[in-house]
Amino acid sequence: MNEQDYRCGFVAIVGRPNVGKSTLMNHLIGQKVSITSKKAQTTRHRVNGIHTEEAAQFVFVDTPGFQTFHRNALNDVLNQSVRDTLSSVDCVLFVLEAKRLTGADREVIALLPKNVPVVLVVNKVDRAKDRDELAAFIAECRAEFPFVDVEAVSAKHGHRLAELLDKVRPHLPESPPLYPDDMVTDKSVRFMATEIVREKLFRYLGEELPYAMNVEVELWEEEEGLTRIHVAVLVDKDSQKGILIGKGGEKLKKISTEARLDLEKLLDAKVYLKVWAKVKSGWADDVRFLKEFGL
Ligand SMILES: Nc1nc2c(ncn2[C@@H]2O[C@H](COP(=O)(O)OP(=O)(O)OP(=O)(O)O)[C@@H](O)[C@H]2O)c(=O)[nH]1
Repeated sequence: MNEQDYRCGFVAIVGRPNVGKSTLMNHLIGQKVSITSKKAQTTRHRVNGIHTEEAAQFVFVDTPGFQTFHRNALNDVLNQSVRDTLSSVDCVLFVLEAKRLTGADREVIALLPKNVPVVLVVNKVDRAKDRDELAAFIAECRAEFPFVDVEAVSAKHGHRLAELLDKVRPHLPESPPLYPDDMVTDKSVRFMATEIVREKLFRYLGEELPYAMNVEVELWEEEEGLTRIHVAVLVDKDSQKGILIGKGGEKLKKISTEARLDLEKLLDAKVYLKVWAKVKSGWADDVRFLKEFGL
């Protein structure tokens, strides 16, 4: 292939919380780099996922959902991050749930850039089998914004994702690949470790609590055949610490066991993992503190 014909560019995935953006990216690149959960707003960091083909490289930028509730300093940072991402990419994928166009979706539509091609991705079509209804829904969405194209997919089942890539490819600029062809993310394993622990927090704690927590690697030591990792979970209050630990330490034990198993798979090594709770009062409203974490 002629090197001049190669395409490579940045693609942002946006949408309100819980529409399936992380699931979509994980499937597009064939590996878990972004955490998913049934609860909204689990994606706090921008994660680049890379999909490389013979003639093109797609660099996906997974943005946090546009948050309309839980107003605090953290969410202001998240919302600004959505705007910044959209102004700096070659193509935007706007993700919606089939047959659900909500006020929160419209708030994200209002943020879509006018100078970057936006492809409408109607996700979760496995839940919307009626073709006529789906076509009517797509027409309703297209009336809201001048999308350059549309694809109806199921991110969870990997349905029509190749067709989606076909629609994005022409919008990538001609450029040599930016990353080696076997690289799927530019995030470090340390970062991936914190994402894995966060995913377990969302799985085992109530609806609200994990939003008030952050996760930090305090120790990472590689010995022969064993990686020793200490992770602190920062919480706002003593009461939250109690909930995290659970009766007789049961909950924290479950979280750390599951996280350890995932980490062993990721690192392909035996892992000793210690997860502990640390109280940092009012951290979610302290922007200076957030900046220390690179947020
Ligand atoms: N039925 C069905 N469920 C899906 C599909 N794609 C994603 N989901 C589910 O939708 C939920 C939310 O998915 P995520 O990928 O975490 O959503 P997100 O948009 O990244 O969420 P935030 O990080 O909160 O912005 C999860 O329970 C997924 O399993 C799909 O194609 N069909």
